[in-house]
Amino acid sequence: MATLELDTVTKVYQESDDRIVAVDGISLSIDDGEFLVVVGPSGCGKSTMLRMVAGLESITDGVIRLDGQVINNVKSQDRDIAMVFQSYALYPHMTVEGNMSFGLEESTDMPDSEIASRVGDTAEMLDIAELLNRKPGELSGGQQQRVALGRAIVRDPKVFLMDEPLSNLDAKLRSQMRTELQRLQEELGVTTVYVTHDQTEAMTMGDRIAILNDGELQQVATPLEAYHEPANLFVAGFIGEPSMNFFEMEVQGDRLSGDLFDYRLSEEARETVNDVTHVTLGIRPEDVEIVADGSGDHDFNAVVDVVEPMGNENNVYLSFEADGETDLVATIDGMRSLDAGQPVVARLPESAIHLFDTESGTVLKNRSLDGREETEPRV
Ligand SMILES: Nc1ncnc2c1ncn2[C@@H]1O[C@H](COP(=O)(O)OP(=O)(O)OP(=O)(O)O)[C@@H](O)[C@H]1O
Repeated sequence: MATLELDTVTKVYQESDDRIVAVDGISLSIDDGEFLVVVGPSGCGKSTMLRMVAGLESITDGVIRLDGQVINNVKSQDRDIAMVFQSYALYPHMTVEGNMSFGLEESTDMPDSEIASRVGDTAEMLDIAELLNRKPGELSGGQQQRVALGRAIVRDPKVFLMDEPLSNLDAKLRSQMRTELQRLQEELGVTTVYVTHDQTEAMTMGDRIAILNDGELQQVATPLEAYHEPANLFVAGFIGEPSMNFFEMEVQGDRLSGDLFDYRLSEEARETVNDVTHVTLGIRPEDVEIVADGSGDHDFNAVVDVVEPMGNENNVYLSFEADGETDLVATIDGMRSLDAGQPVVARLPESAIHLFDTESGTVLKNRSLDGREETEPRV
């Protein structure tokens, strides 16, 4: 049983005259047994946050609690937290067995027989039992990764912290290990915080995801919520591939006026905008409809620039001004054929658009869900 709580946790690095706020007042609760993925662009503070939880980095401000107990000043080795790094950090001169048992031998008075049995069971679980006498240099990257995981698992910790543990593996192995890690985590039921910069990994692995930017927490939500109901412009643009289309518009009564098109709002949508003067209209590529003709309030003439076949689907790059500069990306059924240069009508249904306050980035209106919870996010 372990819950982990971060309460307005801040980390400031002072580099001579430079004050770097790496983590800026993050508050977050991770439930017992939960798999939380922390995601965000490079340098947003993910590793620093994890290292503070692990006790490898001091906390400038705020409180971290494990099962309700403040652990700010508890030494790393006494926190009952195991960390798995991207670099694996295995001891090259020790065998796999030595690497897996070392931590237990050093920090507990567990009898050797118990250690050996734990290592044996964990090795079985990870399918590395035949490798116990090898040294890390004699293992593939994937096998080394399993040993690093094994070393964390044998400790039977309250919490696993994982910092981009799969990023050194090739794409195929990475996707295989993702599934395996999820299965293991579920089986073991250990509270896990997993850091990655890869939004696909976040969307496919986490019970919930915490999205960070510039040291600040942007949103904590299930992957589907983050995709369909982003809290702000940053989350909307970060999650999803191809990413959401954005248009900056000026509010003029019930009309949004933009460089490329004007968009008329219903009374209901207009109310969400309230007294904001500049909004950003967002629409996911799969929500853009391409129709042969149409002249409704939300239909716009466009020309196909490029069609990118993706298998089941095609990404269609469209230009409103026929100047070859892509203004809008649409994802359509892969069986449907469209040609470069073809004039079409792009329909942006009001139920599917998101509106954000351009200045603050905060969401004003998300797409209506009407069954969208069931659809697979494109990531
Ligand atoms: N020891 C340090 N001294 C000074 N600044 C640091 C130190 N460690 C990290 N930083 C800065 O703090 C910020 C957050 O870094 P951090 O490594 O936590 O980001 P990250 O999200 O994990 O990035 P990445 O995905 O690239 O690993 C960055 O601006 C980084 O330059």
